[in-house]
Amino acid sequence: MSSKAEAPPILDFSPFYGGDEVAKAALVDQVRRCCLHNGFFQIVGHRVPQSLQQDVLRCVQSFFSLPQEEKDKVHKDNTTWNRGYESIGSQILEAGTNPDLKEGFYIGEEIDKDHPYFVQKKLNSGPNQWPDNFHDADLFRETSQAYYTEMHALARDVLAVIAQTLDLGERYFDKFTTGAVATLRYLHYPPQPSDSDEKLSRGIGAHTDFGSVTLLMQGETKGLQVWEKATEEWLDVEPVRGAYVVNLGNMFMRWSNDLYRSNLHRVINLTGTERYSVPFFYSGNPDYSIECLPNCRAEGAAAKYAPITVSECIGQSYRDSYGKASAFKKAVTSPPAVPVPSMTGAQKIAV
Ligand SMILES: O=C(O)CCC(=O)C(=O)O
Ligand SMILES: [Fe+2]
Repeated sequence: MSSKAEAPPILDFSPFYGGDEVAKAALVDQVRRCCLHNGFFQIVGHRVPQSLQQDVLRCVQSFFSLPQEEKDKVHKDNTTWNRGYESIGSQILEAGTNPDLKEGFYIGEEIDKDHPYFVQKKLNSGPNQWPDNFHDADLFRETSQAYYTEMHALARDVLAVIAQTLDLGERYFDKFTTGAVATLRYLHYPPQPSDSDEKLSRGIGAHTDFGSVTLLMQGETKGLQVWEKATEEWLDVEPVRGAYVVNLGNMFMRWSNDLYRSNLHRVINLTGTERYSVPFFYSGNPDYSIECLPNCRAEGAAAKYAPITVSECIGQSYRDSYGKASAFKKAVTSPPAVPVPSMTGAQKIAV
């Protein structure tokens, strides 16, 4: 038997929706093992229609093919709540590398400016920006919104299984998921030049995600890698049509008192073709207090971390990662005065 580490296993999620208790328990066991190992697994057999997934991927491609000036009209810098387009090089996720070679588009709950979350400046909450000068504009908005709603449902189902891995009831996370904030992100990674510096060029630098769970749909082009600590190697996560790569974020790791893992991953696109992917970051109710979950510490032991709200926990991580890229840009565009920042501490910063 080969000792080579394996990429995150592909689990059949359908028992969650069925009545076979043995199959359900087996799914819970598999998920528990993955959460303890590196917090990564893949699922098929969920309820998101493949036709909707394919429609989304088509929308993503047509959006990124728009002329730069059209994308810039919906730039996320027009908002302070992280909605809209982000240009290539806006983020640095790995210490000491160049800004990430990806462009993105952020979508969230469709809320107006009189919504309490916007008025109270809750985590990434406010109206979306939609491109309008675009023959597919209506289709883009409607498909994105339908998919966003589906992803909320899937995230709740995944959390229901994760609750059971900790011997908690299926509905344990209901308060956390009520009024939850989440972000859908469309990503485009142009092919990296084959002579690009291996040490400096990343589609997305090695990072861990910020929130509770991430549900990632990959297009057809490979490039995602997950760090395997035990063997110190990067494992390729080949795209599987229809599947989601699920991973826990830093907030969940903290919530579980570090019992469950939020693991490093990155993207390097050396395929020579465009890569598209669609992560969905599930943050949770912004006011919910993250305090050590039951069954995550030895009896009598103190929790490692103080309580923190979802909003505080995730908001800070966003500010850090975007702040680093703008510091980098200032440094490289005004060479004599400012040295290139060392980025110390960026390694574990996430999305
Ligand atoms: O594009 C991918 O496959 C991964 C994206 C990712 O890790 C992120 O956006 O946090
Ligand atoms: Fe990520």
